[in-house]
Amino acid sequence: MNEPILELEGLSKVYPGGLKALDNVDLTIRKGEIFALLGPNGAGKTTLIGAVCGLVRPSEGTIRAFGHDMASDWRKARARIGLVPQELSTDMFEPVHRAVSYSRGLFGLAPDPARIEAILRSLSLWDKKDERIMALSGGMKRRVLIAKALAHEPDLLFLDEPTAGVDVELRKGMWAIVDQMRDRGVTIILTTHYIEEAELMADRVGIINRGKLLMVDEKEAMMSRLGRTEAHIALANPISELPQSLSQFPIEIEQGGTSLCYRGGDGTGRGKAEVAELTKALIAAGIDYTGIDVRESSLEEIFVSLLGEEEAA
Ligand SMILES: Nc1ncnc2c1ncn2[C@@H]1O[C@H](COP(=O)(O)OP(=O)(O)OP(=O)(O)O)[C@@H](O)[C@H]1O
Repeated sequence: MNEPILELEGLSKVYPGGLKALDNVDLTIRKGEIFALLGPNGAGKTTLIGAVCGLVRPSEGTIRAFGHDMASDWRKARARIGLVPQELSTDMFEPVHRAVSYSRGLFGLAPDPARIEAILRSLSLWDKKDERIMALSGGMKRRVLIAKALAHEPDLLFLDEPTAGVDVELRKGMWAIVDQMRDRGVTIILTTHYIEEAELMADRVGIINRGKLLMVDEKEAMMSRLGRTEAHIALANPISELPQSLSQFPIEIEQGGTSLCYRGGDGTGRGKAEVAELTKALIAAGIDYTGIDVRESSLEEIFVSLLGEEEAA
């Protein structure tokens, strides 16, 4: 297993006014992984990023990045962390090229025109290098933010909702950029509202709500642990009751006996395998079928049900 490059322990943040935006968060991120932090609006995602990037002062807990304690020794670690914030707040009057080059200097790195050119080209911004940022489209502004974050060659990159409000084309472009960075060995933490994005990109997923990290797991493990399988089996001939030999399966007759519905696999990840066993048992019981439609719950459904459970608790 790769070495940890970011370790949060007991991290809490109470904003003036009393709002607890982070509540005792423990999290370890390892080199090279892509971690998605999923949570609804106001869950604490941006606060967590801000704390690691030195923009938000934690109320309690410790942050170690690349072995440096962020409270006492943040400069060394900060130089290796890139942040793509949700919105562009400065530099609006600057030309693209200068803003991106300046970002490098901010972290004390020597100018490297070839690298800046490569970054701008990879983000299709080279043609726009002399334009003022304010004159660019929303999608291009977002790419400028990425270019700025990449300019100082970070080993750990935060992407705070990289694709919120961007069109499908640009979203795909963004995923391609994340892939390229993954190939270069950059560790990435992204926050997102788009669960499909986490499902597509991340190795591990953390679910955060009201400042609490409710669950962290490998994406696959989370889906099989919390997911469920639903299968609809269209029968060749209607039936009115189930034979005893099928009693161990979580199935029900539906649509006037013309179809069977299987709902199971909760917490076992064995849903699909059980559906396969069911089909054999159907044949053995002399029940013929004409089609099977199997679906597994998405991360989205898992997320909604987890947050629902928390509300009810
Ligand atoms: N500077 C601040 N002062 C007071 N409260 C704040 C401050 N910044 C954030 N908050 C509050 O802290 C909570 C967490 O906010 P945060 O921005 O971290 O959430 P988020 O998960 O990033 O949300 P979003 O997805 O909407 O960006 C929210 O209730 C927010 O209103």
